[in-house]
Amino acid sequence: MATSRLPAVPEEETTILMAKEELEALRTAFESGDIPQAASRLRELLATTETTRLEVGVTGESGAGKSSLINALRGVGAEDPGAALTGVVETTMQPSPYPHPQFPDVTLWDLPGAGSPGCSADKYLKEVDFGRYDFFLLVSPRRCGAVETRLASEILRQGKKFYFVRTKVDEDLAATRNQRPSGFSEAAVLQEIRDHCAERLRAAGLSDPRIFLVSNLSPNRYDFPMLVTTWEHDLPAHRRHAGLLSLPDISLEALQKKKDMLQEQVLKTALVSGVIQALPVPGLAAAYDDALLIRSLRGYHRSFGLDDDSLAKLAEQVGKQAGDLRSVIRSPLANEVSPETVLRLYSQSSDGAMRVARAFERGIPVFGTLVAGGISFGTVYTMLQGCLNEMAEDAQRVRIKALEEDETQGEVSLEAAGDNAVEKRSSGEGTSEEAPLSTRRKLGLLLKYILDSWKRRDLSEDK
Ligand SMILES: Nc1nc2c(ncn2[C@@H]2O[C@H](COP(=O)(O)OP(=O)(O)OP(=O)(O)O)[C@@H](O)[C@H]2O)c(=O)[nH]1
Repeated sequence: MATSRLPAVPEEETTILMAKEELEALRTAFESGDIPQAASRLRELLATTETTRLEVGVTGESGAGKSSLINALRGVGAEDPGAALTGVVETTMQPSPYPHPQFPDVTLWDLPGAGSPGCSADKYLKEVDFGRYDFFLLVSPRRCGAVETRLASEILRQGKKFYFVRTKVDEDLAATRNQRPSGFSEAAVLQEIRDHCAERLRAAGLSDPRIFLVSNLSPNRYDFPMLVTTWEHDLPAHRRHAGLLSLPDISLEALQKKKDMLQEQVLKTALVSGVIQALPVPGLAAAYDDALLIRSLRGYHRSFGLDDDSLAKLAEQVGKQAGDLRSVIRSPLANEVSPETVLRLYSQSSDGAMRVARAFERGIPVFGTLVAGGISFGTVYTMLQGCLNEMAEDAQRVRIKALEEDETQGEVSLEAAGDNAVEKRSSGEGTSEEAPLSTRRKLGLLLKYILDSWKRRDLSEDK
């Protein structure tokens, strides 16, 4: 095994990527020369970020739009497999968990409707085991009434937080426009709703209520994007980590944040690799780091939606072939994350290319081979960092590719297969703001939003 020096981590980088306490704990472990302790501390850190659970209770009256909100937050349509059941009659009878399809440690709990006749508030709170959730989305479709204020008080009593999500604002706007067409102002109606909710929540004891006015049918409009970013911003660091992974990439900012967060993981993984090399335990490096590297890379892959399942789903939603989307992927690792690909990548870039390649032919485990070739913390860091950058760029290309057809063929391509005759074409007749949208149309709008963000960013970078 190659002798390894303790990894030299640039001060500036660690300060940005790791919490101060984490950094201090690591420093102490390194400086004391207690390598096994440092290794165990690092493994702990890695495990924390990988397994942090986030249990989010989505509560409110029956029919409030809880299931629809969960679907929108997960980026799935009501008819997609695994979607929360939605409907005009009561559909949720038991708390139903909806783990994110790629990050099962984040769970959105669809709770039964509160305030049903014959079910007192106390009985409801007990039945749904209200105390077990970390955070709440309190959903209300009309006004903030007695049920909502009761639930808000209970959450506050538990010292927890919630966001008040006022759903179906599309219906309010449509109704007001019909009733008062001449003096109709969307902004004024939304402000009226917001003020009313704030007043009721303050009366319930909440000094600074966080209120989001949304339509679950238009997740790129009203306060929906802000709900996503505010949630991510407010959660404590480890919760934020889990929460962020679960959110759909509805903007460039979200993609960038995901990349930043994974960068933190890159540093930790590289540190663990570096420390493990220093441990005088034969075989440990090969056994542990093979799995660690491959798992990390597969994690990035899934996070950016580059795995086969995600590509197939996106392709289906935009009416394209998965192969078309895959064709814009350039990173060799984005197509296949296997020990062989990792090793091939290394053998192309490292000094000991021949030695590594020969070891590969003899079937020696990847990391053991690399250690034998004298790789350093820096090599692992640079390699993972490079892969991460490439995958983020691939994710961007895939999304642009998915949208391209929309731009060249017009919105018809998205709407032609749409399932809702109420949708309006983009012929100038209305903007389909308030019309119910098909899954394809929603996705089209979402993709357009992403592309616009990228274009804006490119323009500002060109300046
Ligand atoms: N226009 C409009 N309709 C919505 C919105 N959110 C939900 N709906 C519709 O409202 C109905 C009830 O929505 P659900 O999501 O099933 O409501 P829920 O709170 O989960 O209901 P239960 O599970 O029965 O407690 C469905 O027909 C949805 O399509 C919205 O923001 N705007």
